[in-house]
Amino acid sequence: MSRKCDFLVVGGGIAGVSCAETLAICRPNASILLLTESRIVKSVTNLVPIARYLHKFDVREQDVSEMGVTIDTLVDQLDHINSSEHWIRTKGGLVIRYDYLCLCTGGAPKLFNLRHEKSRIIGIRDTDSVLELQRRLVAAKDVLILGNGGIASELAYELKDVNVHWVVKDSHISATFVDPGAAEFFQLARSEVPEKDAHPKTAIKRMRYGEMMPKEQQESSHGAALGPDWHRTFDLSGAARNGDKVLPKIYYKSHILDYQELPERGLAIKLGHDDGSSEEIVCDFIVSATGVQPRHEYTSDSPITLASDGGFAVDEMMRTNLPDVYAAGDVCTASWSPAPHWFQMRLWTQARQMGSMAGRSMAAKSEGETVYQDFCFELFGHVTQLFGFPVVLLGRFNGQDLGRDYEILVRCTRHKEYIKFVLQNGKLRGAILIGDTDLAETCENLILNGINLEPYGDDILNPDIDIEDYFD
Ligand SMILES: Cc1cc2nc3c(=O)[nH]c(=O)nc-3n(C[C@H](O)[C@H](O)[C@H](O)COP(=O)(O)OP(=O)(O)OC[C@H]3O[C@@H](n4cnc5c(N)ncnc54)[C@H](O)[C@@H]3O)c2cc1C
Ligand SMILES: NC(=O)C1=CN([C@@H]2O[C@H](COP(=O)(O)OP(=O)(O)OC[C@H]3O[C@@H](n4cnc5c(N)ncnc54)[C@H](OP(=O)(O)O)[C@@H]3O)[C@@H](O)[C@H]2O)C=CC1
Repeated sequence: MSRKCDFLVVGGGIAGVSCAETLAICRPNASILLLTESRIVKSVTNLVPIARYLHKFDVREQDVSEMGVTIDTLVDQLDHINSSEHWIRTKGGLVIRYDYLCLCTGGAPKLFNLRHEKSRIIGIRDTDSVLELQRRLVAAKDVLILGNGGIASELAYELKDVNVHWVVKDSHISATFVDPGAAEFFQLARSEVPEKDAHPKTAIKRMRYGEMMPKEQQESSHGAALGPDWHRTFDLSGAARNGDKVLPKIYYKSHILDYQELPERGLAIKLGHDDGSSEEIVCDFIVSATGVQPRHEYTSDSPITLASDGGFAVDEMMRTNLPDVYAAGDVCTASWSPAPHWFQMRLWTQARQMGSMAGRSMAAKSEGETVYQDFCFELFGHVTQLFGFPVVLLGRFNGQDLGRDYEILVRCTRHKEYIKFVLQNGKLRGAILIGDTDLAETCENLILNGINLEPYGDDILNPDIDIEDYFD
């Protein structure tokens, strides 16, 4: 059995749906087929600009049948690609001929394990994995979270009625997103209840590179899924019935040395600490929030070039090395020389941008036109929530790849805001904005225009000076 389409998009996550929707706009009379293994597809809703290039949005899960008339859909799994003859075969045995193909098959949790029994280690990726987490929490009293990124930070904040043991390699929490100062801000906000009508002091501090990162931290670089608010739709309570919220016990600069099954009780876990000491804890199970790896469980007639992280290498037009085969989202790896203020992070934000770029690129190619890379790839921008605070990350917000010759300027008001500017040769290279700072658009402009801020000194973050007026 076979069928033909002009554009075939594989994957019903944000990247695939954004790609298909962009194609439907650019080529309304073309035949567009979205092939996805799961009936649930994800699309972007309530897209709200919060600066010139920065958006906040919600993600809607819907049944594939609700995708609208301009996009055909098929629930099946991609099994094999014949790129030279332009057809694919699904696991269900269907052959689909295409003119242009975009692979948006996402990622899978990169699970920690010591080649032991894995039954008590879970990863979080999609709704099924959260339901599995929920199921295990019902009878759990102690959970170990391994990892120090987005998922670990969200779980450490959301899990309740269970003792959370949070094991991180770093010397501060949420290291993939924030620096030690912001981590401290989050922890104070969680451990202290601000006194009624308190007026916490605002502090401004400038530090050179060496002052702000603990020595051992300096070298390490950081770098159909769920996404914002995934944890709000599920009851993530354990069986400990602690009543009030117990803060996670955090094990800094630590790692799992070994673990073994305890009949009836779970796991005896041996933790190693960077200072050479070790300790043992007992937990019901481990959540391995240890990153994501590109997912492509299908074959092709010619090899698709992979980047070092296992993602499909794509150029700035989202093309792979195979003719008329594109890729977008977590499954791909940006392999063009990036703009100075942009780098890849596997986020919804970038899955949407890449999916839309691939759609525009395929549509243009099909009509012999030329398009240029979207401006969003000029500047890294991400809007999220961490520990109950709105967070905006811009440019090289943690000094990524800036070597050592940069300094930071921080303005902090407890329980209210934490603003960090990353400055190199007097120019703004990145920013972390926690709280309702209204500085996102100003920071975008400062980063992109490369204005020399030295003449303004620390006044640039003086709360009594509205810097938006300075630079409007
Ligand atoms: C728990 C969690 C929380 C997150 N929170 C945030 C957040 O707050 N903000 C943020 O920006 N990002 C967040 N992310 C990251 C974000 O979810 C991903 O970066 C983004 O969803 C990737 O989108 P994608 O379309 O590339 O991949 P996916 O969403 O993984 O979609 C891939 C799709 O391809 C389908 N598929 C796979 N293989 C095949 C095949 N062989 N045949 C057919 N179909 C196939 C899958 O079923 C799925 O529908 C989170 C991720 C996780 C796991
Ligand atoms: N609010 C948001 O924007 C959210 C975004 N996400 C995104 O979803 C994806 C998946 O999230 P997540 O799994 O948290 O991935 P992240 O990349 O955010 O974090 C992975 C963490 O695990 C650490 N790690 C990796 N391997 C090990 C190991 N063997 N032992 C101990 N620690 C390890 C990493 O350290 P190191 O970096 O040093 O390797 C890092 O701290 C990411 O792209 C993330 O950005 C997820 C949740 C929320």
